Amino acid sequence: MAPTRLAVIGAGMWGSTLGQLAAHNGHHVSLWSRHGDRSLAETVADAEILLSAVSMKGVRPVASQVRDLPIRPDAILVTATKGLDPETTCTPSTIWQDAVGDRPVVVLAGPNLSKEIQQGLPAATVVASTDFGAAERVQGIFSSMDFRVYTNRDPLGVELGGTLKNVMAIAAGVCDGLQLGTNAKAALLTRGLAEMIRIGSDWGAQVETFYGLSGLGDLLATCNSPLSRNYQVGYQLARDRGLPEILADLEGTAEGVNTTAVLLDRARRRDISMPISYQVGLLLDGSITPKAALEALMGRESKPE
Ligand SMILES: NC(=O)C1=CN([C@@H]2O[C@H](COP(=O)(O)OP(=O)(O)OC[C@H]3O[C@@H](n4cnc5c(N)ncnc54)[C@H](OP(=O)(O)O)[C@@H]3O)[C@@H](O)[C@H]2O)C=CC1
Ligand SMILES: O=C(CO)COP(=O)(O)O
Repeated sequence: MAPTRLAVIGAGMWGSTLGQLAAHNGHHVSLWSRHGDRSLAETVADAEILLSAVSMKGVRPVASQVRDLPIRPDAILVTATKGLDPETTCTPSTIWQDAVGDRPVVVLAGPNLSKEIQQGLPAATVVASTDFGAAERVQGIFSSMDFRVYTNRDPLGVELGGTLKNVMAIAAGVCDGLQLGTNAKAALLTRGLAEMIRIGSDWGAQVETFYGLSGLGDLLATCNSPLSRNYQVGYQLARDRGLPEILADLEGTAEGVNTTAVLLDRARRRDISMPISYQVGLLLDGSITPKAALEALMGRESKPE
């Protein structure tokens, strides 16, 4: 494959890791951070691929800057952020599509704990777009013997899988922090996936996407790894640490903290039952203890599976 020019927007843990994967495959990678020397305009000017890995709070401000910059008419925008916009509850790809007009937008998501990928451990991911040619181009850029990339035609489903599992990862951390055992964890993840599918299908995503790498795959990785920041938030809440203290010590962003409130807002307006996410919301705003959240979930009215 001919070398491609990539602009990676956001030099945090995930942006740097994705930049390294592409550079390792011989592509020309230019990394932009708001603290760096190179301007965003210079970084994106001749890029064939613009890859955004800024955390959710940066997506709207950065996308609105990119909208006003000259970029190639054939550029492809790749979004790797896992979050929801607090203003509109929309996913990052919606904001990016607005900013780049009719250029293709590709969503990249999967079970991808960056520290494992940095160590050269094998991993797989998904690139999804309604423009399948664009997804295949991005697949070619990132694929290697250590990083297996699948294409998918359901960008919303792929994006929601990666985003909603962060809420479940907080719950999974609580489950492990309280030492509730393997049965409880399996029940939590299974019912958590049902919750993700309930709201995801209402949103317009395809149910089967949630059983793939970006849904179930990322749920398993994030809910079982102390490397996950979202899992760490839940685990430490169960160990009686306060949220501000946990977040102050956390390495990087735990998107699930903000996603939970946005998700619950949408679920309320759409009248969708999200019992696990609801308890995570109460825990995060400090109005319930981890043990009380467990009791509330176990004490719900009996119902068919
Ligand atoms: N780390 C991982 O394993 C994975 C992370 N992700 C997702 O990728 C996204 C980024 O995660 P990660 O790299 O770990 O997080 P980090 O906290 O390490 O990095 C966040 C990045 O966002 C940038 N940023 C935040 N706010 C703004 C803003 N207002 N304007 C410009 N840039 C901003 C930061 O810039 P600055 O450095 O200038 O502050 C930084 O580059 C998240 O949505 C996460 O869920 C997805 C898969 C794996
Ligand atoms: O999304 C991730 C792995 O796929 C990273 O998880 P955390 O953001 O919880 O660290």
